[in-house]
This record gives sequence, structure tokens and C-alpha cells, in this order.
Amino acid sequence: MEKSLTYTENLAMLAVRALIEEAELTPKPGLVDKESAGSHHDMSIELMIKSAKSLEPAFSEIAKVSYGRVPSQELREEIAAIGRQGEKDMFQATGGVNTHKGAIWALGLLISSAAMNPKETSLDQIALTAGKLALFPDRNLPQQITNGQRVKEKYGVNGALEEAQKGFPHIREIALPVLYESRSRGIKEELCRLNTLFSLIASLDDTCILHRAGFAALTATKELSSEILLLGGVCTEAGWKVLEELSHFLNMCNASPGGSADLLAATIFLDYLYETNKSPLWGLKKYSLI
Ligand SMILES: CC(C)(COP(=O)(O)OP(=O)(O)OC[C@H]1O[C@@H](n2cnc3c(N)ncnc32)[C@H](O[C@H]2O[C@H](COP(=O)(O)OP(=O)(O)OP(=O)(O)O)[C@@H](O)[C@H]2O)[C@@H]1O)[C@@H](O)C(=O)NCCC(=O)NCCS
Ligand SMILES: Nc1ncnc2[nH]cnc12
Repeated sequence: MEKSLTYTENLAMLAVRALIEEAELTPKPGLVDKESAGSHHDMSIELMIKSAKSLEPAFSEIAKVSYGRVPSQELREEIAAIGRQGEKDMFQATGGVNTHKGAIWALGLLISSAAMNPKETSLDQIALTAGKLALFPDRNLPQQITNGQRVKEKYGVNGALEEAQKGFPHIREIALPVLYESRSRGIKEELCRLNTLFSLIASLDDTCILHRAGFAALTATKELSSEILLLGGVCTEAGWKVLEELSHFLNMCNASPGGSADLLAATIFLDYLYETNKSPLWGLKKYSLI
């Protein structure tokens, strides 16, 4: 059934849609897609979609409480509480599998930012304002050590927290430009999104890869992804061959670029905002979640 959505409901719907479209994009080395579970023995495409749908209430709540506000300590902690509830909803939906923790973080902050100022049309500004919110400390953060914290300390790299606090530079400076450049070549949308994914993998210090397979595996993954882009992207035969090589490599070392997948979903979300901001963002038809 179609119904008209409010502005904040629309933000949540677009975020869920971006997550589903990221999951369905095929083929994605090491990641879950329509053909394979990559290096994730406990996941499937059905599980990713179920997980994405379970996040709509939390995303909607984040948008609602952020509407018309500015970044503040108070808002940061309200969003964190809702984000943690979103993580619980995800674990409930997936039977305890961590499908989208990083995505809840990135999309939660971006949704909050977009809701703060519905008239904002600059994607850069939306990402930078999300970064300002992420800079406020979360004083209620549980005192447990995460995989990300462990490898950040071990290898001296940045992770999901710093990416957000800097205003998502990988999305602003790499992913969105590659998406729009690929589109300008007139290639199919899936290929544009795959090029975008490889541009992220080529540059991001993905703590998922580090935690599962270590620094040498991260370096090799980045190098193969750069090679795909240098060969002209996935629409060239040579680029496609390296994509297959990367799939084989990641499966062999049981590693997965989950952080890059999250940032691809966040890029798709911002791209939808850009498209819809050209016309009013409310009153869209609800995306079918069936
Ligand atoms: C600040 C938080 C993001 C916590 O960050 P931290 O690094 O401390 O914690 P992690 O638990 O490691 O989660 C970070 C997830 O972010 C993704 N990611 C990794 N690297 C980057 C990067 N460089 N930039 C951006 N994003 C990155 C990644 O998420 C994906 O991977 C998850 C699956 O990982 P996997 O290793 O397969 O599974 P695990 O179960 O963890 O291990 P295995 O034993 O199976 O191997 C999947 O979820 C993807 O989404 C990282 O995992 C933040 O979460 C936080 O503080 N939240 C509190 C609530 C809050 O404030 N919310 C506000 C906004 S809603
Ligand atoms: N497609 C995917 N496969 C595995 N982990 C992910 N995290 C976010 N998207 C993912």
C-alpha cells in the first residue's frame, strides 16, 4: 500500500532503501550479495535485507528527534541511545549476527544531520554537520573494547569513529566524485556503484579487514582495488579480472570490506537526498519494503 510520508519518515525510508541496494549490488568481493555470502558464513542476502528493514524505526526516531535542531551534546546522547536500540533491533532480527553496526553509525549521523536542516542542499554540508555531532563525546558509551578499538591501537589507523568526526571525507572526497564521474561515462548504474565501492576499498583503513586478516591483507586489498580503478574500472575486461582476483583473495583470507560497504550505503543515501532535494523531500511514494 502506498502512502504519503513525512519528511523524517522519508529520510528513514531512503536509508533502508540504500542499505538494501548496497546488499543487492553484485558482485562484491568478500561481502554478501545476491550470488554469495562472501567471507560471511553466518549471513545471507535475506538476512541483510531483514536487518536493513529492522532499522527503519530507529532511523525514523533519529530523524524525528533531530528535526530543526543543531549539533549539541544533548542531541549526540539522544541519538546514541536510539542508535544502540537500533543495534539491539538488528541483533534481534538477525539472531545475533552483526550485519550493520557500522551502517547504523554512519547513516544514523547523516540522517540526524539531514533532519536538522531540511533546506540544506549541499551534501558536503550534511556530511560535515554529521561530523560536528560525532565530535561530542558519548558519555554513556559502554566500557567494552570493540574489534575496531583493538586494531586501531595495534596498527595506528583511524576507524569508523574518526571517519565520522572528520565529516566523512571518504564519502565527500572519493565516493561521491567517483559515482558522478562514472555516471558521466554513461555506464550502467550497478557498474557506477561498483566503481564507487572499489574507490572506497582502495583508500579506507577498514577495521573489519584488519581485525579478521591483519595489515598485509588490508594493503593487498587496497592495491587490488586501486588496480581495478587504474584499469578503467569494472566496465573493462581487465578491471573485471582483477575484481575476480580480489574476490578469491578475500575469500581465501576470510576477510570482508564491511566498513566500505557501510560507506557505500551512506553514499547512496546522500545521492538520494540530492535527487529528492531538487524537489520537496516529503510526499514521495513509500518504497516497497516487501
Ligand atoms: C563509533 C562506533 C562506530 C564504534 O566503532 P568501533 O570502531 O569502536 O567499533 P566496531 O564494533 O569495530 O564497529 C565499527 C564498524 O564500522 C565499520 N567500519 C570499519 N572500518 C571503518 C572505517 N574505516 N570507516 C567507517 N566504517 C568502518 C564496520 O562495520 C561493518 O562491519 C561489521 C561486521 O564486521 P565483522 O568484523 O564481520 O563482524 P564482527 O561481529 O564485528 O566480527 P567477527 O567476529 O564476525 O569477525 C558490520 O556491522 C558492518 O556494518 C565496523 O564493524 C559506533 O558503533 C558507536 O559508538 N555506536 C554507539 C551508538 C551511537 O553513538 N550511535 C550514534 C549514531 S546512530
Ligand atoms: N553486503 C555486506 N556484506 C557483509 N557485511 C556488510 N556490512 C554492510 N554491508 C555488508
